[in-house]
Amino acid sequence: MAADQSTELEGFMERVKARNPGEPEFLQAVQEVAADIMPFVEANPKYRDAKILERLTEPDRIVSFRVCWQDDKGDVQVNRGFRIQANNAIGPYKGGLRFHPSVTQSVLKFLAFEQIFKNSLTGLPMGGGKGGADFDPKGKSAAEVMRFCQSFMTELYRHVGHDTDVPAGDIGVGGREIGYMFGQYKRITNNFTGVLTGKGLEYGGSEMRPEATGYGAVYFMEDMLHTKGEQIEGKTAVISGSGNVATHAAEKVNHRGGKVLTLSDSAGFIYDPDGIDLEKIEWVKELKNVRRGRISEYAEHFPGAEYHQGKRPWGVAADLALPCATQNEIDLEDAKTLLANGCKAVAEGANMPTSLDGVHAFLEAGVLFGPAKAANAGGVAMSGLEMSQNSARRALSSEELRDLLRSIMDGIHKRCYEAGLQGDGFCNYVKGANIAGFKKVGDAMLAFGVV
Ligand SMILES: NC(=O)C1=CN([C@@H]2O[C@H](COP(=O)(O)OP(=O)(O)OC[C@H]3O[C@@H](n4cnc5c(N)ncnc54)[C@H](OP(=O)(O)O)[C@@H]3O)[C@@H](O)[C@H]2O)C=CC1
Ligand SMILES: O=C(O)CCC(=O)C(=O)O
Repeated sequence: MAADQSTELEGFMERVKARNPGEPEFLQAVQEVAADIMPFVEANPKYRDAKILERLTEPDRIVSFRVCWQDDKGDVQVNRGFRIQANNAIGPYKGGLRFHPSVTQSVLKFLAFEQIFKNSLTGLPMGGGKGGADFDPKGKSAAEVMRFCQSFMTELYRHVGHDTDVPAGDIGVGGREIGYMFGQYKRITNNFTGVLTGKGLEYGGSEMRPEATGYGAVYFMEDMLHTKGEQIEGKTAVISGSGNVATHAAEKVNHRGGKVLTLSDSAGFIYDPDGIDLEKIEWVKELKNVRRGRISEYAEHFPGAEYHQGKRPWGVAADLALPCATQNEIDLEDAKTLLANGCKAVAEGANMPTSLDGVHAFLEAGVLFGPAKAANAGGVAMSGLEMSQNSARRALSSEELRDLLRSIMDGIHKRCYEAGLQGDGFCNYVKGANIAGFKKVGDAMLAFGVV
């Protein structure tokens, strides 16, 4: 970046910092996007003059609300709920709900900001939003989770709608929680519409939605490898997380003939040198979705596997890395370790799992690096297809949806590749995703004038 562009970026970030104090995750996400977009905006003054980037860093609306509920002992509990409606230039706000004790306004603002560009990249008409609460579903009974979800929706329902804002799942929000929230929405409004995605198949959900994010991340990884004449078959992979995204990414790596060595949760990781095959993945899904247990139990159940308490899996040598747990789970040291151990490609299943300096280390090393807003867009793309199926009152088959997911991921890869390819032949997918995602939203905003 030229010196005057770097000063421009610093000035821009100073203004964003001053307006968003104490929001490190949001600032990190903006910094990553702005570094790529500022030179593009300077070269295309119509975006600069209309202050498109500045406008994108200011959400359309932030809704924050109290969520009261009673636990099984009858004690009153109070949580804080949010919905960040970041931008609806190209379609209704769209993005998940996260229930986790680490949820803050900053975390949800970063996720909603990223969602604008991700949703644009899918090619589907969806704006960006995100929401959630600092509620911890871990250790809660199903009845407590239901009461929380009902209370949460009792406020959220007035801010969402199938043409306004369509939430879905994220960390701590899966099929069970979506069911409780959809039931409450329907009860309050007496409307049966596609107001949420990730629903059960019996009441308007889409085949392939549970699989879509993890499968999509592996498709993106595969597309990146193909540009180098390589494939997943015969390669080893380290994966973090053991939830929706991680287990389906692990499944697809197996389908492609790769060997998955690790999975993790917030307490530690397991390393299975024999490989985590499809049967073992089914066991993990049952552990996490039904028994709601800890990944440490894997090492007790499968001989030969090791459990590493309090550690992340990035020290295990592998060809491929798929971070699928949470933000900032790969720092600079982890990135250096992965590189030193010969990692060839990284596809981010989680949102912003790599710190800024970690991203720079991967790019400088010239490895294939698929950023979250491109690599994990399969989930929201399938949600977009769930919205269309709901509007049309029809259901597509899993085969049709699998083909659509594959072609959407190929389209995302192509857009990022074309915008990110450098003169030296290296593709900077981070830059490619930022520019391709920005352009469509920016052009729509220009069409609306100053609003
Ligand atoms: N679900 C989807 O369709 C999409 C999800 N994503 C992103 O993928 C990531 C995972 O989401 P998803 O699989 O749906 O969520 P789940 O709740 O199904 O699983 C989350 C996994 O990450 C682990 N985890 C959560 N917080 C931490 C932490 N602070 N440190 C280490 N591990 C942690 C959890 O462990 P534990 O059980 O101990 O909490 C669990 O194994 C998130 O970044 C999410 O935003 C992105 C696009 C779509
Ligand atoms: O399917 C959706 O709307 C949610 C997807 C999401 O939250 C994400 O892409 O991070």
